[in-house]
Amino acid sequence: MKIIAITIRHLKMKLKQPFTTSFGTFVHKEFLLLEAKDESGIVGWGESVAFDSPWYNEETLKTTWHMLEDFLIPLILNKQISHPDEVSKLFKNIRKNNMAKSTIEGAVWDIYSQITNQSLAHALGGKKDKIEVGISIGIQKSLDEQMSVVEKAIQDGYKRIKVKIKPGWDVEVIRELRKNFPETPMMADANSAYTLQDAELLKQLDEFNLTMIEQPLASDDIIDHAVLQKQMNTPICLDESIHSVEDARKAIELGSCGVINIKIGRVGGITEAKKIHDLCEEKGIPVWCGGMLESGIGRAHNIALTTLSNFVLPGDTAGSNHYWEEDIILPEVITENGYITVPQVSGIGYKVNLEAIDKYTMATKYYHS
Ligand SMILES: O=C(O)CCC(=O)C1=CC=C[C@@H](O)[C@@H]1C(=O)O
Ligand SMILES: [Mg+2]
Repeated sequence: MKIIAITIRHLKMKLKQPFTTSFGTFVHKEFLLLEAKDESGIVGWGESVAFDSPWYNEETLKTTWHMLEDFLIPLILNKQISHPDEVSKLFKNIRKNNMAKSTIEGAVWDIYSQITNQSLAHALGGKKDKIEVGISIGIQKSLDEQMSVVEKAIQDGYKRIKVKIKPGWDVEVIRELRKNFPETPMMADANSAYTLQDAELLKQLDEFNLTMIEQPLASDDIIDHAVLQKQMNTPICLDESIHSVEDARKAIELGSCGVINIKIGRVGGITEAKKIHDLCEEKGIPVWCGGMLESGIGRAHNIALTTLSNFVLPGDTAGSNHYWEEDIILPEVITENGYITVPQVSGIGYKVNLEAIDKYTMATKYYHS
């Protein structure tokens, strides 16, 4: 295949409810969509998961657009590509900027699976026809509200509940949740809000039989996490700290985690995500697919990735109606009793709803050779 044209769109969609983490609150999601066309007219879609502010990591919507326009698009336009694994090779001289890279790579995987007439899940080697779904619940205004939002999610059938914690909103909240929902698989995500000095406090979480605690310490750390993991029974799950299969190898060797959350954008694309998956499988480290409040396009890629065998824990891949009044794919992603049925049609498995996309688009730019 040869990519001959790329369109970038900047979208802004209102979340159904604000999402609060230890680093801030999202009311809207602003993001880039990338539409790539090959020489035979086949179109593939990718979504940039970078936020409009550098809260979660250093990339933003504007830095990803700059990287795409000035570096990555020129490297890919008109290049002969026989397999999407080659995209990361084309980008090898560009350091980091993983979310920008994965935006194009996702579209190439979509085109590749259409050309080879298979679903993206099948093209990746995935075998599941349905996947287990968890939900990530933001910090609420009061303990009562937190309890009722979690209760509703349990009633909706989600297979695991993840709640966000931060200093001042941690042990007592989890204690209360456990008291009310003793059997529910539950985990806490700190988004790097603590340091090793908080070890005594974090160790109190061992009491509550959490499936894991996600990214308690600094976003660039694997050393202190190894120290903390030795003191805690609850498995630590790394999110922000893992950008590549090399990071994963080092973290596993150090004993920094018992679980890894794989996010396609954070690791630079599906090819790298698969490598991390394979390494973790070999080392006996379970993985799950993280979410970045994606629209249906990014979510479709996440669903396909989750069909790989070592995604043994439910991911943050809740259905469209959890996030949006109206998603930009057809049909929307539906979660039923905690499962999503994996689409079998070729490509990402969902039709892109151009009418909806137009409604949310704030800017568009077209690139061709
Ligand atoms: O439902 C989702 O898409 C997952 C939401 C979620 O937990 C996250 C989204 C964005 C940034 C982070 O706060 C975060 C995470 O750390 O996993
Ligand atoms: Mg996280």
